[in-house]
This record gives sequence, C-alpha cells and structure tokens, in this order.
Amino acid sequence: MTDPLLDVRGLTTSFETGQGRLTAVDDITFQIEEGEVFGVVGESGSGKSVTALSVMRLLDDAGTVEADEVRFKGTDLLSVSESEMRSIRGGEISMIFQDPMTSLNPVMTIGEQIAEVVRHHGDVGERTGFWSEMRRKYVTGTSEGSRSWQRAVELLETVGIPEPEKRATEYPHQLSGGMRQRVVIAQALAGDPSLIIADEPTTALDVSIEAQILNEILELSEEFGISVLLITHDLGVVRETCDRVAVMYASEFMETGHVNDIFEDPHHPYTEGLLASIPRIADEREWLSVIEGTVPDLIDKPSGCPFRDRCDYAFELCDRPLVEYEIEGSALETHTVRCHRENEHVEVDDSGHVESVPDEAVAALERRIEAESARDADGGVSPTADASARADGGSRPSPAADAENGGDHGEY
Ligand SMILES: Nc1ncnc2c1ncn2[C@@H]1O[C@H](COP(=O)(O)OP(=O)(O)OP(=O)(O)O)[C@@H](O)[C@H]1O
Ligand code: NI
Repeated sequence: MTDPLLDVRGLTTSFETGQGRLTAVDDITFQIEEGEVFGVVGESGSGKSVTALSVMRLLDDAGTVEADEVRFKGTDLLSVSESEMRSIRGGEISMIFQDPMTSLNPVMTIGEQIAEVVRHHGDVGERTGFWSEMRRKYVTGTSEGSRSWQRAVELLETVGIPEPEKRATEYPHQLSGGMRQRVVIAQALAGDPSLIIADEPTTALDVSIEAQILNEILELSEEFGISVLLITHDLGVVRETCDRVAVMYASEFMETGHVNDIFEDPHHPYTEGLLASIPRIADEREWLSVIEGTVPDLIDKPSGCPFRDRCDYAFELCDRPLVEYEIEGSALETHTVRCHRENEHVEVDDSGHVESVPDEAVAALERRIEAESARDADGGVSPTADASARADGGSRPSPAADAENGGDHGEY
C-alpha cells in the first residue's frame, strides 16, 4: 500500500477564550488517498473549518494545534518553516472557501489574479521577483500575452467559463456568484495542486448553481487526479460527491468510512439521526431541529461521548472516554465508529438498545482507555517540540497495528 497523500493523526486544536479553553478539534485521525474525495460533514460549530485551518496552519495565535502527525506527501506540515508552508499553500494544497470574494481581489482583473498564482507556483518559467512584478504592473501595464496570462485564460476555459479571453480582463464584480466561484477554482488549479480543500464551496450559491460547481470540482479531481477535502453540512452533497466521509460532531469524528457504508450501514446514532433528516436537508435550520437537544459546550468539554445527552441509545458507559471501534465486514474501506455500543461484550437488542453490560465490557474498555492514554503520553508531541523527535512518526502504532493487536476486535 502506498502512503496516503495526507495523513492526520491525533489532531487536537484548542483556543484560549475569556471563558476557558475551547476544544474545537478533539483527537481526530484521517487519511486522504491520492485522487480521493474525502468529506467532513457536521452541523455548524462542529469543528470542520478549524480542522482545515489547522492542517494549513492558518489559525491565529490564540489557537494551539497538537498532533501526532500531520503529514502531506511525507512532509511534516507542523514542522516546516513558515516560508515553506506559504509555498505549499496555493501551490500543492489550495483552498476554496464559501464566499468567493474572500479569495478574490476586487481591484485586479481575474486574469491577472490567476496569472499571479501561475507565476508563483506553476512552472511557466517567468520571473517572479519584486522588480519583475513591478515592471509587469506599472511598465507593461498588464501581463496579457505573457505565458502566465495564457495559462490563466486556459484555466478559465478548463473550469467552464465562456469567452475566457474576454472574461480574463474583467473584474470580480462583473461576474455572477457561480462564475466567481469558478474563477476561484481556476485560481486553485493554477498552483498545480495535489490537494484542494474546499470549505462549504457552494453554500453561498443558488441550489441550481451548486450542482454545477460540485460537478466541476469532481470532474477536475478525476481528470487531474487531484484529491479533495470537502467540508459540508449537507449529507446530500456528500452522497453525490465523496468517496469516504467523516461525520463530525462537537469537535470529534464520530464515524468514518466509505460513503456506501455510512449511508447503508451507519453505526453511530448521530449518523443515523443525520441520515433520517436528509429529505428535509434543503433548509439547514430544519435538520438541526430533527435531532432533539443542543450541541454541548466546547469550553471545558467533559470527557465521554459528546452526543450522549441527545442519544436515544445512551447507556452507562457513555460517560467514559470514547475509543475507536472498527466495524467488521464493511464492504469497501475501513469503517470506524466511536460509540461504546460497539464494545463486543455489550449486548444490544434488535432495535440497537443496550440490553446488558457485563463486567468484561467494562474491564475491556478500561484496558483500552489505559492503552490509549499510555500511547498519548508516549507518542503525543506538541508542535513546538523538536522536529526530529517526530521524524519517524513517534512510537504511536498505526490504527492498523492497533487492530492487529486485538485493540479493536480483540479481547474486550
Ligand atoms: N479563532 C477562534 N477563537 C476561538 N474559538 C474559535 C475560533 N475559531 C473557531 N472557534 C470555535 O471553534 C468551534 C468550531 O468552529 P468551526 O468554524 O470549525 O465550525 P464549523 O464546523 O466549520 O462550523 P460552520 O458549519 O458554521 O462553518 C466553534 O465553537 C467556534 O466558535
Ligand atoms: Ni466552517
């Protein structure tokens, strides 16, 4: 098996706030393979955007990011210099946000904006120094005719913008919202990325335009083998676009797996709740009310399952720390869920309610929790730590190794 393109293990991000420490992302682990579309779905405030911003190192000083590993093409993103990180951003990894105007400069033509990314990240052999930029801006006036400009026009055509040569000379306000988002996609492509992180890329658009933009992203992913991390609150979008998905709730990944497994054989009650509300998903506020209760406070977040107060299946183990259970017999890919009903000693009836919790279940869970905290003390490295300490990924076993050790299905 080849290494994943992006390998994130034990990512935890918190913010110091006036009210206390807010855990926005809590010990999440995921991998994105080459060419794969990986979704992160969850309601507002679950930590989706902070996940992306943590990986890209785009959080302000108030945020603390810790992880066992954030590795992109083998490079440890948490330890590279800020200047290396800047060249990765917009180059190897580019981002698309909800509002295209946040990525576009209103006083620059769209052709020039894309050409600029091409010069900085793409390989068209044009000089990118300060004086070259100045000459282009103030002496020749425009870079039309240059190789980077031609490439910009080409990219506008690639993302389906009609009359790309004419459009390239226009300013963002002259385009519709959908066209602007296409421009942002062209800009994202300009750096020749291996990974595009799209954070709710269609939320600000009309439903009719939404499908077109998603299709565009998918087609490009397929055509150029680009991986996509797609952040959305919409399970319908996930079903249409993603290969695998993580269901995020209150800063944690509750369930992760191939879309077919998640949709056909969901194991987490929160996932089930989301799926049950899909037909009404068109209006986001409506599906929020489908599952009764509210999201727990992320400040001084208690341990245990964050969904337990809203869960119909809650039982006595739910206030214990969560561990990851691997679902056996998943059709396609690894399918993991953090719900103690999966503890193999816990007896569950046909309706999914817990019937009995024998002593072995408790003992097995305790062993597992102890093993995980020993591993965290061992392998957990803060971002300020010496990079060499992490160079080999620490001594933390991979999830696969955990499973082999019986950690997931074994004797608990
Ligand atoms: N800079 C910050 N300082 C303090 N708290 C923050 C900061 N950024 C995000 N948060 C908090 O982190 C939590 C997760 O936020 P995040 O933006 O990741 O949610 P989200 O899942 O992207 O939601 P949405 O769907 O609304 O975009 C929220 O409680 C949010 O208030
Ligand atoms: Ni967000």
